[in-house]
Amino acid sequence: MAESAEAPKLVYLVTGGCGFLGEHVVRMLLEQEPRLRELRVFDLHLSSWLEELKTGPVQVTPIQGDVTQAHQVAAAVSGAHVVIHTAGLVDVFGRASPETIYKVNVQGTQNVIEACVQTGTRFLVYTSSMEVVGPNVKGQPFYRGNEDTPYEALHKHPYPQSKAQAERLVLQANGRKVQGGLPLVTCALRPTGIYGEGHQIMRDFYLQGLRLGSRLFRAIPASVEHGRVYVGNVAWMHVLVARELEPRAELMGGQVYFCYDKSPYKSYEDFNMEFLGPCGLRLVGTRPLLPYWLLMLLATLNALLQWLLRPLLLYAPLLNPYTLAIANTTFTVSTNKAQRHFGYEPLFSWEDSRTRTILWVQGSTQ
Ligand SMILES: NC(=O)c1ccc[n+]([C@@H]2O[C@H](COP(=O)([O-])OP(=O)(O)OC[C@H]3O[C@@H](n4cnc5c(N)ncnc54)[C@H](O)[C@@H]3O)[C@@H](O)[C@H]2O)c1
Ligand SMILES: C[C@@H](CO)CCC[C@@H](C)[C@H]1CC[C@H]2[C@@H]3[C@H](O)C=C4C[C@@H](O)CC[C@]4(C)[C@H]3CC[C@]12C
Repeated sequence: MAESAEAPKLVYLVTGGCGFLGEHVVRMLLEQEPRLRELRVFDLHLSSWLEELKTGPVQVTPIQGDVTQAHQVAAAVSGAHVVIHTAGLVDVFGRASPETIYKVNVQGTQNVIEACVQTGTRFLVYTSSMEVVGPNVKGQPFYRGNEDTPYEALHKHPYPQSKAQAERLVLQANGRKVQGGLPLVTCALRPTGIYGEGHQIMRDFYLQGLRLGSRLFRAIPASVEHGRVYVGNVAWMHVLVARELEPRAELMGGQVYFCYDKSPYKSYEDFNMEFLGPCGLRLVGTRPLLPYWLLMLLATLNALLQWLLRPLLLYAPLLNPYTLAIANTTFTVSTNKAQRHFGYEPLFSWEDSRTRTILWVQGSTQ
């Protein structure tokens, strides 16, 4: 990947490139990576917006495929210089079985690693998650911690378990010899809760607020901090890591980086109100309207209903014991590791991130 003034020659592959984060990574690469010749976008479901990207100077190649199918992954990876693996099953609501979550997140990641090794691709960037660390099952707070902060990463839920296992696989693969004899260089990015254009849960809260007479009711104490990061900055971190992995392989190989920016530290609900407020909603209550034990009872009832109804229909509300526990446990990061290791500075200020998100929420329901 040596720097050159010649014609662009790099081939990148983005798995999950049609997802919420994946779309931003794809667009950011096209804007910010001048050395790109071809961009392969691999996803289970290809989006129609890919068509509009085909007219630009970079060859955009949509590949409909499944990361659980090793041969499909190997075919997509073959000849790529860099793989950005964002594909994953993001499910904390009980929509998919634990087996399916494991298959996509863990087996899918193993397939990506093996494909790199077999085909000689040397640089792999993995989208991990804050959830590989916490909140843990003990509900211990992680207050403005960094990549080296001691914390017991104990999980029972299949999503964080699968992300943690996949991250381990990626980091252990650093240094493995790929086809041709050179070492694989890997690293993992751990976003906190991502927000921005395309964030469906934000949209769901907006629609719920509209249905409730332009109100939402506070359920989480304002003092519980929940880490959030703007999708454009997460995408920018992926682009920078992909670019710097070769020249800084010694330093960055096998490393993890939290994704961060200047988004303020707030509770999950107060943070959402930064966008939903200007869209006309208000958050009722300075304290949770229902006590925690009652919310936990409702969340447990939801889980029970989900189980009972499963043979008939999929009942997967936002509130369940796991999501309540995450929202109720402080988890925020404060670090500059990405800045020290590869010169990351957020591309979007908090004001920009906020404005872009508000405009998206306003436009998303019309
Ligand atoms: N959304 C967040 O707040 C957040 C926070 C931290 C980490 N992450 C991680 O970021 C990544 C992207 O998350 P997202 O929020 O954009 O989710 P998303 O569901 O919007 O995107 C995931 C994409 O992966 C694709 N995909 C799923 N299964 C696949 C398979 N078997 N084969 C190929 N493609 C498949 C989906 O079609 C989708 O386009 C995930 O790995 C997730 O764990 C997300
Ligand atoms: C109790 C409700 C009252 O309003 C609020 C429930 C909110 C939850 C649905 C969300 C609270 C925290 C979110 C998660 C967090 O931001 C980090 C995540 C990591 C990422 O890898 C996947 C998404 C998520 C698990 C995210 C999902 C939604 C929440 C649980």
